[in-house]
Amino acid sequence: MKTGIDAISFDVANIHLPIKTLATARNIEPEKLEKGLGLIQMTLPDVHQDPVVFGANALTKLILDHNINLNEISRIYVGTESGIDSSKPISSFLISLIEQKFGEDTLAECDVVDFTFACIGGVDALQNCIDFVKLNPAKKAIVVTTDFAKYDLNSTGEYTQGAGAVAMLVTSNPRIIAFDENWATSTKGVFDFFKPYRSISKEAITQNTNNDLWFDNLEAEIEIHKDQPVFDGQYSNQCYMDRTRNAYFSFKKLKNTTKTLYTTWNSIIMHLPYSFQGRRMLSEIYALDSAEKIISENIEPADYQAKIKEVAKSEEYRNFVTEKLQPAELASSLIGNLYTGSIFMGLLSTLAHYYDTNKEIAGTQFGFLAYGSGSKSKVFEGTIQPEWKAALANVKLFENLKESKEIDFNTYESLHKKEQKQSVRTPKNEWILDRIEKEIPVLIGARYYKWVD
Ligand SMILES: CC(C)(COP(=O)([O-])OP(=O)([O-])OC[C@H]1O[C@@H](n2cnc3c(N)ncnc32)[C@H](O)[C@@H]1OP(=O)([O-])[O-])[C@@H](O)C(=O)NCCC(=O)NCCSC(=O)C[C@@](C)(O)CC(=O)[O-]
Repeated sequence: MKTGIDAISFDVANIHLPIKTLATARNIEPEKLEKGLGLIQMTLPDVHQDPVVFGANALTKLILDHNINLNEISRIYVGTESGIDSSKPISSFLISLIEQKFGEDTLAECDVVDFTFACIGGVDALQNCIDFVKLNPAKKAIVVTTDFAKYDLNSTGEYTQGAGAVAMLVTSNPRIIAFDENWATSTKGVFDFFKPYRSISKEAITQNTNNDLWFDNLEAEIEIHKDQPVFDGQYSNQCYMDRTRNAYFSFKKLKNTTKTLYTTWNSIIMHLPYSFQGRRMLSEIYALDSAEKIISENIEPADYQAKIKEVAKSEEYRNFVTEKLQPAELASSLIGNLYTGSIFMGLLSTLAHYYDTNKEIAGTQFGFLAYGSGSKSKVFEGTIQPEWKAALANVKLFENLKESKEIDFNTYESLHKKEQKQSVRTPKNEWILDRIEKEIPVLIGARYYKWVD
């Protein structure tokens, strides 16, 4: 029996800053961001949006577009690293909103939980749901990935920001993609990117007007949690490369094959913290694998680097990128990093590209290289199913992205600093953040949401 993704939907911020505008303001060469990293624009939440809003909107679209009977849903598992509460998961917010719209107790017997492991939490949720459906073929599960990839102003992460969610229905005999048995994992505990609690003095709080700090108590030293990560960009790239390479070669071992897998894959879907990350990182695997070298082989560091550089610049590799990776990059260039949702937005971008260009891909294999900081990679593969086009008919990814509203630099900074009071876009047919109940001593308390027609 096959198991995989039967339906998919998304919700992104729908307001964006052109990368050129940011480059000019920050005195960065626009060509570096556009041609070097593949960025065109970045999205960020409007005043009424947060990760609960994105997740609830993607989930509501999934339910409405595919007439999902909620009584059939046994699990809603959320991948996120943007939790808004240390105890109450985003999935708990989602069930209350869905029941608000579709009827009380419609999800009363549904199991819900959040998975957090940086960007790979959504893949963990998916793998778990696939195993569940394999054991219970009559049951269905939903995976929601939702995040706001927010970085400090003036940091090297600033131009990779993005916000939004992807929701997927996981069933037996799925219409879009069925996953194969083998999943390879590579893990190592590192500090490449993380969001620690930080201490701040009581005096500093009274001076602080930035609402994105979360205050736990008002004793002398206060523990706060910040949305923006602590990270080391180049080291995080190295960790990404090490983990995905190890998982890729473990995957080959699991499959007991010496074939270059990327040639058997019609498309390659990688975690994309920015559009060109996949193509910049995959050249190493490409070089090692095409030279039929195995990872344990001792290669002189000097030769090794030279070989990778040579491959990355070759026409053969450029053609390979255009054919296998570029379709996944298209949406990323227009949205930015979605953390847990990035790899699934890459899948959606590829499917939508082939849908819009009327190319039949049923029966072809897609390879997945997932990464989450901290760090972990998973490599797996799946086969596109005959009904993928019918399942995708309502998604209209690129049409929707064209509707995004451009903002200017001042609006961007004021949204980032949470100084903006009015929404940039008037919400319609969607969930919004209605109010945050502020209590003393908990400065930021319960969050309330409502549906706007
Ligand atoms: C990703 C970095 C490190 C990039 O860092 P950076 O310093 O902005 O860029 P760079 O120097 O690494 O690369 C610039 C590229 O532009 C090229 N370039 C230069 N000038 C020009 C020009 N004029 N015309 C054309 N091209 C130009 C230049 O040649 C180079 O391309 P290359 O040759 O190396 O392929 C930075 O953006 C960053 O710190 N980002 C935040 C962390 C991050 O995204 N890390 C990625 C790996 S970790 C990950 O993916 C997990 C994550 C982040 O999603 C979190 C999670 O798991 O939750």
